[in-house]
Amino acid sequence: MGIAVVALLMLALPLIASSSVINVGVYALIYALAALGLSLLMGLAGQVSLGQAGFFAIGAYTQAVLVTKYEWSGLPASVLAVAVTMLAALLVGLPLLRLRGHYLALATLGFGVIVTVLATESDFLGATSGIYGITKPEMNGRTYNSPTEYYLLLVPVVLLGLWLARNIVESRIGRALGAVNDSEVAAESLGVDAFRLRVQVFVLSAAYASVAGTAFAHWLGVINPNAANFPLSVKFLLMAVLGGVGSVYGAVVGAFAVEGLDDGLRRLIPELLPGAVGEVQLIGFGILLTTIMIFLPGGLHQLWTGARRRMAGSAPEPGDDEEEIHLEPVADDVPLLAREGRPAAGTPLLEVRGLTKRFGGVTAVDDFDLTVSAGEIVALIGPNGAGKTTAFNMISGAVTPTAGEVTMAGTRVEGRKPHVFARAGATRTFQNLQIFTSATVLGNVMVGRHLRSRSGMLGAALVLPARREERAVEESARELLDLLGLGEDADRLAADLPFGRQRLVEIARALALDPDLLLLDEPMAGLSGTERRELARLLRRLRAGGMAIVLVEHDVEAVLALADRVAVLEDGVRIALGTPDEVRHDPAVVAAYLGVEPEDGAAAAVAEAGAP
Ligand SMILES: Nc1ncnc2c1ncn2[C@@H]1O[C@H](COP(=O)(O)OP(=O)(O)OP(=O)(O)O)[C@@H](O)[C@H]1O
Repeated sequence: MGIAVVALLMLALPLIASSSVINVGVYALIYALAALGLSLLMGLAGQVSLGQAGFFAIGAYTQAVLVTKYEWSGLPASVLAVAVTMLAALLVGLPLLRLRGHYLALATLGFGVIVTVLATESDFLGATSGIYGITKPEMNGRTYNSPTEYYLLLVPVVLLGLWLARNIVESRIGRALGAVNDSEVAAESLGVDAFRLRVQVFVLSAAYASVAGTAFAHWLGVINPNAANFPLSVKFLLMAVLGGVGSVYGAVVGAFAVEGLDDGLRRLIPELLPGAVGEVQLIGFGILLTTIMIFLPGGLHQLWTGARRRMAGSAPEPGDDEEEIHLEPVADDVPLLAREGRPAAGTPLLEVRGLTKRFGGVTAVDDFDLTVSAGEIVALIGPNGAGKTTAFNMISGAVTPTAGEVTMAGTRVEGRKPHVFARAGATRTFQNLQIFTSATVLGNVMVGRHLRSRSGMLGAALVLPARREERAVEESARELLDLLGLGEDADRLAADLPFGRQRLVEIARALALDPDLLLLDEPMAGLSGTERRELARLLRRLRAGGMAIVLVEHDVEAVLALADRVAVLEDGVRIALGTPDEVRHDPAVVAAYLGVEPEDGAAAAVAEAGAP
């Protein structure tokens, strides 16, 4: 629908505009492709590049060389040009994408400078004069000479680019990247390999820039080092930001707006400031970019979505926030999420040996051992600062241990990324909630199905098998939400939910992975008494289904009633491990709890529970 409207608008321009305006339209279409790539990179992968013109130039130069020096025809040359640029992006992206934020922006700026210098210094590439004589494309005996013809040739290319980009944004890959932007550690814990996806988007973004570069070379007939320079990268950035980062249509609108403005400024500046040169225009762009970032950070897309929301009236009817969540009244021992292939109860799944973490002088976890088997609930308790969360972080791959080993279902996972832990069949929730705030409740849970679905970047772009898979993913996510009493909230923004419900969304999201081992960091915090009891029942049912669960919890009473075994940490050291009964009567444990503030609820619970 959106693409059809854009197509109509684009095709209307040649009917109503003069040749000089259509000429501006040609540049807008060419640059729209590069801006679209950048918008994907910024919106999906959350990375800013100041070197997009570098890839634009690699595409343009490769095309120019193939066409003028080797007499290739336009189409095969552009296929090779795009392939060369993607390879260059891969080689550049692998080291650069280990950097983040400002550092990455600076590194890509450096990349653009390197391309400019290489082009300037290379005699093969015509040094400062560049490569001349790139002819206009010819197809079926027709030469695309006039602005209108070239414009009409570019329209389907840009529409195709838009369609592919939109498919990716709405796909499993787009969803995973959105999740990485919201919380990388949570997305990784659900099996999303953030680095790999970032590299893929970086390469894709460069591919868009190189298509733009090839079209530019043919239109201008000459390509020189200016094609890689910084002002052009800024222009692409401005187009993406003005349109609204991450909005595929926004990049095209932004390209038309900036090119129109550019043309206007070019005419206006000499009249206002006689003798002024291009730098004044760059200053104008700089001021515009800053103004947009301050007053309209979401770009034109923000205006559009705001207007649409106002037209549509109120948001979807939310569930009653005050109402407690009630789960299906099913007995504790009715298995939940049991499936074939789950390790038999009692099979050791998680083996932790000698796990140690030192933060400077503080030993947060000291020589910690634990074995967890399928079909059991193990609780990890201890006073504040005992090292429970640090142990979780090391086990799940979020923090690299100073020493020790973690093996999950036969795979060594310590010091590797959380997605490795997830691939081994285990995931976790977080003490400090890591909800994907830009996604709906349903969207959050669908990310949990990442490893249970397959479509990659190409499949997503071409929509081929992806649609059916997406429907299945949505269905299973909705089933899980119903199971946790969150069905009514499915289409609400997860960030709008009250705290306790967000906790349940995290649990639903983790369960969507269908893990063999689930680590829950304070799952009861923020829940009402009834909700706690119902969650405990849910965990028992998961255990009956064969899942292993490790939970950190301050509600000691609830833990002692729920867990099969309890490990107690104090100052990073495991001071006890045994059944709730054994731990309850362990003098070291009682002392550890009574050693803290007397009003501490946990201490009182153990003391009370341990009292003869
Ligand atoms: N990134 C860090 N840098 C320095 N010290 C840290 C870091 N993370 C944790 N610590 C320290 O390690 C110790 C254990 O902290 P941790 O958060 O693992 O305890 P906890 O048992 O989960 O506590 P709580 O129950 O309060 O969440 C504390 O002394 C804490 O200050």
